[in-house]
Amino acid sequence: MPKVLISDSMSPKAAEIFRSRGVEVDEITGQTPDELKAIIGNYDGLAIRSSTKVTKELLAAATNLKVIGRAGIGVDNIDVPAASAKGVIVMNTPFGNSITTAEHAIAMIFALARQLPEADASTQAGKWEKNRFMGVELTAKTLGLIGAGNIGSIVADRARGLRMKVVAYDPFLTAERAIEMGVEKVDLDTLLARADFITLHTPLTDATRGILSRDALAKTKKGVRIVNCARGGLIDEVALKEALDSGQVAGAALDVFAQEPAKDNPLFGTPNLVCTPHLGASTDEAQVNVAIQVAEQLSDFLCDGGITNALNVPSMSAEEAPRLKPYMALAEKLGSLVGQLEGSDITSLSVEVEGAAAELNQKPITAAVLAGLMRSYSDTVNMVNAPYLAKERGLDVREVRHEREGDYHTLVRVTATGPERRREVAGSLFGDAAPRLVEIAGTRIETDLDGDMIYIVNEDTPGFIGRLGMTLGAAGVNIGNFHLGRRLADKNRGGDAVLMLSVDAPVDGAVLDQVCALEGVKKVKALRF
Ligand SMILES: NC(=O)C1=CN([C@@H]2O[C@H](COP(=O)(O)OP(=O)(O)OC[C@H]3O[C@@H](n4cnc5c(N)ncnc54)[C@H](O)[C@@H]3O)[C@@H](O)[C@H]2O)C=CC1
Ligand SMILES: O=C(O)C(=O)COP(=O)(O)O
Repeated sequence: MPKVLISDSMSPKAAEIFRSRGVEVDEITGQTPDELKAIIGNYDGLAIRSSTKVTKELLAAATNLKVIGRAGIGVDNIDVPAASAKGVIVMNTPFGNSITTAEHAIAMIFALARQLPEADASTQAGKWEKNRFMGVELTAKTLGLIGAGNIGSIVADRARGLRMKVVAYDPFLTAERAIEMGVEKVDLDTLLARADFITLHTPLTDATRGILSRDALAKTKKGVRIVNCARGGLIDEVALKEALDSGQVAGAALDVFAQEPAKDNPLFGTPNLVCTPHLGASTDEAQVNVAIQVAEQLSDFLCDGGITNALNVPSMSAEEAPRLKPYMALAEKLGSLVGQLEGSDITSLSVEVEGAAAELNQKPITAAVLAGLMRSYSDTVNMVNAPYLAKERGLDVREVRHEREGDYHTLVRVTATGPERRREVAGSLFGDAAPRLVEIAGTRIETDLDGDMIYIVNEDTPGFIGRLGMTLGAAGVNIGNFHLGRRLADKNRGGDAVLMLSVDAPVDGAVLDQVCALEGVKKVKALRF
């Protein structure tokens, strides 16, 4: 039974779903990094929010971990490259809390416009300072949206409902999408110069870190109000404090901070500052949404192999997974065969799918070929880290899809090219389920790739099979299955033949040398699947 750890506070719905899907679940929150490191090795899955930091060190201790599910959107608390390198899938729930977070941003805009927190504190202190709290109207003001993705576009929609004009800076926003959203696409400097309110909705990346830098703040319209419900690192906090003190920025509302939990932030105590403790996603509705989604996604993967909303591996729905599963087994065996025959001496790889296979999502098939290929020289590779490791090694990977059927109703062909040689193998599924090799070294052959095998290329001359049988028999090697084919180019007469033998146990090097010494043998290789 797969085992999942929930290490951040999460709606009880998550644990309910895990249990109903047959996944064992522990909920242990508030642990130190060392405490978490001590137990993480027991789990196949980890469900988190933003508090748990999934570092390289934690991943090193996560010896059984296969999947991390982020019940929320931002994954900047997860070392995704390290997870990928380790073959751990990272998933998030990209839509479950977006409305809630957008509403928090709108609430922050109102809080700034009418100084609600300060007015509340003053009123409850019995001061009745009616003249102190003069606000600004939102109607006809310009809202500058930095980041126009899921949350940004909801904020834009709500702001337009409030009759604000919305200008957006997002390098990935197309002109068509901007029109659809009813926003004006502008560059960052134009946004800074024109916005009465600025709201941030980008992920924290190297490109967005410090996007509201000292320089950027200096370019804003005097009296601008700034809202950040995205990530703390997007604003230079020291520069923001100075801008608030000087009046360049009339108010700032922050839900997120460079250092969290934020207990001692340089901004605290500054007038016209509204702060919330990373509450953007904290509504009953959003927390139920993300808990259900993360538990279903992790269960789908751990129980059925379905992959949804993964950031480091191609997605594969729980419905697709059963159809893809035998193809992935075939792909992995073909990759393994090529890897065992050619070693790491491969510079480019092409994965072709033909017939029924061409109707499927090809990415997982390619990832499985890569995993099989690299497993012949790395123990820790799987279909998550294989594409990543292939890229790191500079392996050029090509995917080709042929919709027409060839001789087989479904076919996966793998061609690996190295500096000296080209290796092509193809496989099909018998009965849509059983992986079979159907072509190797230009030779039609039909065999399972299973257990211990010997691959032999020899000159096709009379008496060879007898001599081979004698040699193996004398060495006590029992042949389970024997598959023989002749090169397609030499179909009718002598030339090269290919033999694939299944044997009951691994064959030692001395026996392989004897086979190699037989007359006419050109290549011998022990294989294991
Ligand atoms: N305060 C909270 O509790 C919550 C915070 N968030 C934060 O909000 C962020 C945004 O979430 P979504 O809208 O769902 O993400 P999204 O991926 O749908 O949208 C992000 C947008 O940022 C844009 N972008 C990327 N690089 C940019 C750059 N250099 N300059 C300008 N725009 C850039 C992208 O093109 C994309 O349109 C998340 O990454 C997360 O950090 C999300 C949920 C809750
Ligand atoms: O979804 C996100 O990106 C958030 O920032 C929400 O964080 P949380 O799950 O509330 O700790």
